[in-house]
Amino acid sequence: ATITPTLDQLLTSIDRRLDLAEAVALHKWDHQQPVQASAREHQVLVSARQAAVAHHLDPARVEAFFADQIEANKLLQYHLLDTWHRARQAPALPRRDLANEVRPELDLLQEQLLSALARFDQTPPDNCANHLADALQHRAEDSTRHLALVRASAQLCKLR
Ligand SMILES: C=C(O[C@@H]1C=C(C(=O)O)C=C[C@H]1O)C(=O)O
Repeated sequence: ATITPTLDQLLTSIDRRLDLAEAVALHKWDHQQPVQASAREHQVLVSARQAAVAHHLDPARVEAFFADQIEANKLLQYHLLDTWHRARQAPALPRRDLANEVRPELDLLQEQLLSALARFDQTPPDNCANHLADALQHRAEDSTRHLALVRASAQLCKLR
């Protein structure tokens, strides 16, 4: 399949956001917090919508895109927590505080994601769904990450 640089850059940013799901899940494991944090999700979506205009993007497009990023992130968190419950322990990784470290890092990725989404939307590939499926297969390190990437990119090819 041909390489689509704008799609690849967008998937790199999507991957970076998904990479943070493990630190989030570890914090929630340690502090017995639920995966679902609805107030925070609302903040993420409001912030993304507000930033849409500066990127010449439709706020509804941006909200739908970030809702998919959130769903994919939760999917990974639920999967990790299930794995750790089965093992009766979480991995001995350095812990990062959710509110003070990980969420600010998630917030920083917003700009990168919006820039990449704007570039992608300017020149969407023909046969977008086919290109996307090939790119996802190429990129995913394992079946879990593949599933999360599929969820995160669910509406990418749904261009107006
Ligand atoms: C990442 C988190 O977990 C969930 C996913 C969110 C996200 O992807 O932005 C936001 C809130 C939570 O429902 C979090 O709590 O910060």
